Parts: sequence; structure tokens; C-alpha cells
Amino acid sequence: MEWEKRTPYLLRKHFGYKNLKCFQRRAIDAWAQHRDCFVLSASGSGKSLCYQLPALISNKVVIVISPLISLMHDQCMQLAAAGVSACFLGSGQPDHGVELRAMYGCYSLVYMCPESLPRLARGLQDLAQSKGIALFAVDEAHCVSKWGHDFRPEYGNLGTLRKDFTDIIWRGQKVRIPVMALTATATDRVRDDVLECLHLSNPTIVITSFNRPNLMFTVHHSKTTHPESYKADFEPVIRRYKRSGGGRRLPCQGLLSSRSKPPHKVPDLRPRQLQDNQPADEAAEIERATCVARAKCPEVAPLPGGNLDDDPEHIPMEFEETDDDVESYITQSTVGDIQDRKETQPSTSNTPDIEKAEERRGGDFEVQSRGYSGSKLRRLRRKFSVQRGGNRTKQRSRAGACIIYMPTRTETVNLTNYFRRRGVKCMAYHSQLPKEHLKQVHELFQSDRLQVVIATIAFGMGINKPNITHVIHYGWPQSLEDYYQESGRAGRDGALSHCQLFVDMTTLPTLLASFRNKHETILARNMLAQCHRYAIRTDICRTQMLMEYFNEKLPQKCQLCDVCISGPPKEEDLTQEAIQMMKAIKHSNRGRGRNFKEAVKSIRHEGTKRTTRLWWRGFVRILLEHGYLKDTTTEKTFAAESKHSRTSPYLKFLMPTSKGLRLLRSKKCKLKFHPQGDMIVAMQMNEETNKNSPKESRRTSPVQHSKRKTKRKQNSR
Ligand SMILES: Nc1ncnc2c1ncn2[C@@H]1O[C@H](COP(=O)(O)OP(=O)(O)OP(=O)(O)O)[C@@H](O)[C@H]1O
Repeated sequence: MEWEKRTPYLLRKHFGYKNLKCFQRRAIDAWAQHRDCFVLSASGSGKSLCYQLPALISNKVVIVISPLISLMHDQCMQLAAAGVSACFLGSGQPDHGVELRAMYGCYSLVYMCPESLPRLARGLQDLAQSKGIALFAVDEAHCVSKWGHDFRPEYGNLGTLRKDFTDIIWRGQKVRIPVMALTATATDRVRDDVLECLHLSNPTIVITSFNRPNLMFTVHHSKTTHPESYKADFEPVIRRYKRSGGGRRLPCQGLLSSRSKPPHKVPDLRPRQLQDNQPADEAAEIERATCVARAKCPEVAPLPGGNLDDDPEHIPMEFEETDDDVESYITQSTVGDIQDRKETQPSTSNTPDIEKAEERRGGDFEVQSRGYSGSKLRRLRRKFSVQRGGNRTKQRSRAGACIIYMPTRTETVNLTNYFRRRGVKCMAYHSQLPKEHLKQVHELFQSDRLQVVIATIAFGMGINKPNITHVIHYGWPQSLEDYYQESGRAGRDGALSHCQLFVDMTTLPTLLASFRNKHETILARNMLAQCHRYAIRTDICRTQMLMEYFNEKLPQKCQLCDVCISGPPKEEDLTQEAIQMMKAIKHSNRGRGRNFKEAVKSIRHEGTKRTTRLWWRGFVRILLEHGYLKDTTTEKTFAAESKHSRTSPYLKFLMPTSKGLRLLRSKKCKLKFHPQGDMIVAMQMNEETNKNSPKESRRTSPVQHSKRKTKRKQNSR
């Protein structure tokens, strides 16, 4: 094929790769045949190259539709480093000359938001007929679909591309400009929706495995809203980053310096090599970033005096108290929603304070950047190659970088403070912080000068940083698409990386506030149910479960996740419990079944060692999954939307199935199951209460308990 001849040279020259990956070859081949294409490939697999290379091969312009300015900016910077001219257009572009030059074909790649498309329609037509447009690439194409996890209504208008650029006259010939849609997260339904909305005609579908074999998925139970939990859950992270030099002394600067205390004289215990390699200006840069943020934000509260060391025992010996702490207060004060200063404790409220789509988009920021071409391009390229090859980067990234996702904005700030007090260099990121601050976080993190970012979902799309070794989700994600996409930020260099999920298994995930119609609410709850199922199951490999969600069958277990490593818990004979539940719901079956809570109450009254509703909820879900019971309410609402409809955690009215009734009649049947996450937590809680309660009340059923009570009353009479 003609295009393949130039590829090795271009690949080596601009990107330093030897070969195209198989899926990249297929996508570019479709483009070369003027065919539309849909590319579905794991995050970090290299989708960008599928539309970047056509620009270089054809010497025409590639128009890339992208959802966030920050994302476009990152890509332009990376292309500049690769010696490819690129620019982005739209509200974030301060230089109007860039738009003019872009429409004259001065840049190989032109990025724009979908909102800009109607305004630029005329210019694009002219460009297509003059310099020529090689391709329209719709990046993060799942935003097109309202079934996707990042729906953007403006993406719905992109269907016009196919109509408007089908018969373009270029150098006397009629050409059809292909459209390429790319995404890393799309279920079958989302994929079909994208194809339909974009009006792709007879597209080539390129689907690769979703699997990222270097990601270790683990799930942990944690009372994520409990004040003690930060300590238990984050100590390993803190230790890692303290060791790698996160808490060194920062130089005092400007308005912050007068507030800081003189440093304690403590011996510097850090390894020699580390001390020598740590540039002092980085910390100053972080500080400067927040100074700027503070200056820009009118509602900044005065800095609190004298309470930097209200937790002195937590200031590590080898780290002097840092001015970074002061910065954390600035970060708080820019939030405006934090009242007191006891924020080293997690929020006790479990109510998420963000609306998902808004938060994700709100995390975008404007960038003062013109296009990259000519001498500017060469300068940038030199600068980047020095940074890339430099020793400093290697030294800094030894512990890897880490993103911690918190469910609420308040909690991002709380945890940032907590980390800083323990000497870890980190910054908060959420949509309500000043844009200047967000931009700085991006830049510092990207250039390895910041190790930990504590963020809401606003920080995610487009973070293409190779050495992120840990992504932690602290609280229930809203969907497995979200979870997988955000976790996909880890291990992009191919190195083994950790994706940890901390959830409170005693609670059910709740929806973030948003405008949804009834159907969308059902869908969103269904997505939550999938997250719950993922976290609670103790007997299926986590990666296999994630792949199953994306309709991919992974033939082997990953051998990395917590289920594969520790193995499922021992099977228990739960026949008696199954019969108890079956009996409890059988008798009040009047067409709609028995309320789950009432059923548990009646079982407790009869006497059982399984006293918590939490345990029964887990167990009922097993029975539902195995077809012994059905949930009449969730069946109606979930069945249409989910292949896992039986496993919804939101139990309401239960009825035995014919299989369940057969179990009641049979004398020999034995039911053995692995207890699930919530059942294990319930049993542990039970044990603890038994340990702490007086001996006589241990392991007594409510019936025994009430009998004992009457006896006591009689005696006293
Ligand atoms: N042919 C190739 N050979 C080797 N490495 C490659 C190749 N193509 C891409 N990569 C590398 O893969 C990494 C991810 O690339 P890219 O940002 O395009 O991923 P992506 O699929 O767009 O991810 P996301 O969906 O998360 O945005 C980059 O660091 C890039 O260097």
C-alpha cells in the first residue's frame, strides 16, 4: 500500500516508534481507502496516532474534534515536541490570528471543540477545497451517546460532518473526507449510538482488547466517610511519597513567607543522592501557582495564623514543616465551601456535592497558547527533548505519580491538607478552583514536579502521563466506564501499576445530582449497580469482570487482582439460610412479593445467627443471581436495561421462583456459596459487636432475647 512506504520514516522521525500497532494500521488503512472508521481501543493504547499520522502522510490538514481545551492543549504540546505543527481553536484560543492561519492550512492538525464547528463551517469548506482536509477525527467519541458516561449534547451535531464533506472538489477531483470516531470506553449500545449519530456510512470497525494487562485492580472496604479512615487507608501512599522526597523544605516566597514559622533544626535524614538531585525551584513553582490562584480569587479568606502545627506529632522527623502547608489553606479558601479548619478529617457527609457532567467539563481550563509551527515549534522541541532525557525526571519519578479520585470537591481539599501535613507534595483539583490553579496542576504534574493530585472526576480525560503508578478511587464511582477510564491513566508506560478502589460496603452507591428523566435515572442506577457488583464480588477475577462489562471475554484470569492473588473466600454451606429466606417470603406472596426489610425482620424474630440486614442483602443477591428468588420491583425497572438485572443491590419486593420453591420441597439439596464482600464485612462487624457486648447477650436471637427479658421481669416481680 502506498501510504505504508512513508510510514516507517515518519514514525521514527516524529514519534520515535519503530512500527505501527496492528489496530493503528487497520484504522489508517481504512482512512487511506476513504472509509469512515470507528476505533475502540483501551486507554493508553495509542489511538491518537491513528489520526495524527494521516496528516503527515497526506500533507493535508486533520481536524480533530475534542471535548476539552486542556486535552487539546496537551496534545498540541506533545505534537510540538514531536515536531508536528498543531493548534487549537475556540474560546480558549486568545490569538485570533491562529484561526485565520488554521483556515489557510498552516497547521497539520487543528483541534476544536464541537461548539466551534457551526461557526467554522464556511472556513472548513474553503480549507477542504484549498489545502485539503485529510480526515475528521472525533476523539472521545463516547461523548456523542447519551448512553455514554460523558454525554455532551454538542457532540450530537457532529452528524453534519458526514453530510457536508462528502462531495468536496479538491484539485479538480471529487473527494469524500473520511470521519474517524475514537474512544476507549463504549459498550455495544454506546457504539451503535455513536455510529448512528455520526451517520458513519459502512464504517470499518476496529476494536481491540480493552484489557490492560499491567493494571492490578484491588477493592478494599473502608468507611470512607469516617474520620479514622484516611489514616488507615492512605498511610502506605504517604510513606511512599515521603520516602521519595515529597516533603522537603520549600523556599519562602512573597506573601506566604511572613506567615511561615522558622524551620525546626532537624537532621536531614534523606539519602544523599536524593537531596542532591532535588531542584529547589519546583516547590517554589507550586507555591507560585497557588499564589496566582489566590490573587485571582476574590473570596480568598485571610490565612489562618498559628495553626500550621496543630498536629505536631504528625510532622515527620526527617521533613521540616513546609510552606506547602500554607498553600493548602489557600487552596481551601479558594473553594469557598469549607467552613471550619478541621479539614484533616474526612467529610462526614456522604452526599456527593458535584454534578458529574458539569464537574468533568468544569475541570477544563483555558490556555494561553498560540499554534505551534516554524521556529517556535523547533524551540519547543528542543526544550522537551532536554526535559525528557534529563536525569532530574528519572530521579523524580522513581516512586511514580499518583491520582486520588474523591467523590466531592470538599473531600479533595480535605485530603490534600491531610497529605500536606504529613509532608507529601500534592495539590487539589476540582472544577471550582481557579482556572489558573488547574492549569498549573496539569503542568506541574505532567512535568513530574508534582507527585500526587487529589481530584474529582474533573481530572481525567487526556491525562497522558507515562509514569502514573497508582490511581485510587475513594468512594463509589458512578459507572464502570468512568472507573475504567480513570483507572486507565495508570501504567501508560507499560509498567505494573495499581488501581485501588476503596468503598464502604455497608452502604449502597448513590447517584450524583443531575437532571435526568425517568429512563435516564434507571440507566444511571443500573450503572451504579454494576459498580456495586464489581466491588462486592469475591469470586470473579476483577479484570475479567471489567472485560465482561465491555462485552469482552478474557479467557484467563489476570493473576494480578486481589481476587486472583488471595483467592475467593472459603465456600459456606448456606442451605439453612436459603430455606429461612424462602419461607419468610413465601407466606406473604400476594402477587408482588414481600418487602426485603420485613423478610429480614421476620427471620431475625425466628432466630438466626445472621442478624444483620447487610449480610442478608448480600445473600439475597446471591440467591437472585442463581435464580432462587426474583425481585419484582427491580426486575421491572432494570430488566430492559441490564443483562445483570437480577443482581441489582436495591432490593425491594422478593418472590421465590419455581427453582426456589423446589429447594423448599427438596430435603437433600445443599447450597454452597462464597460469601461476598458485604457479607464478610457484616460477619466481621457481628464478631466485633459480640466481643464488645456483655457475654449473656452474645449470639442471641431476638426471640431468645425477649424470652430472657420476660423471665427477668417475672423474677423481679
Ligand atoms: N506505534 C506505537 N509504538 C509504541 N508506542 C506507541 C505507539 N503508538 C502510541 N504509542 C504510545 O502509547 C501511549 C498512549 O498514546 P495515546 O495518548 O495516543 O493513547 P490513547 O489511546 O489516545 O489514550 P486515551 O484514550 O487514554 O486518551 C503514548 O505514550 C505513545 O507514546
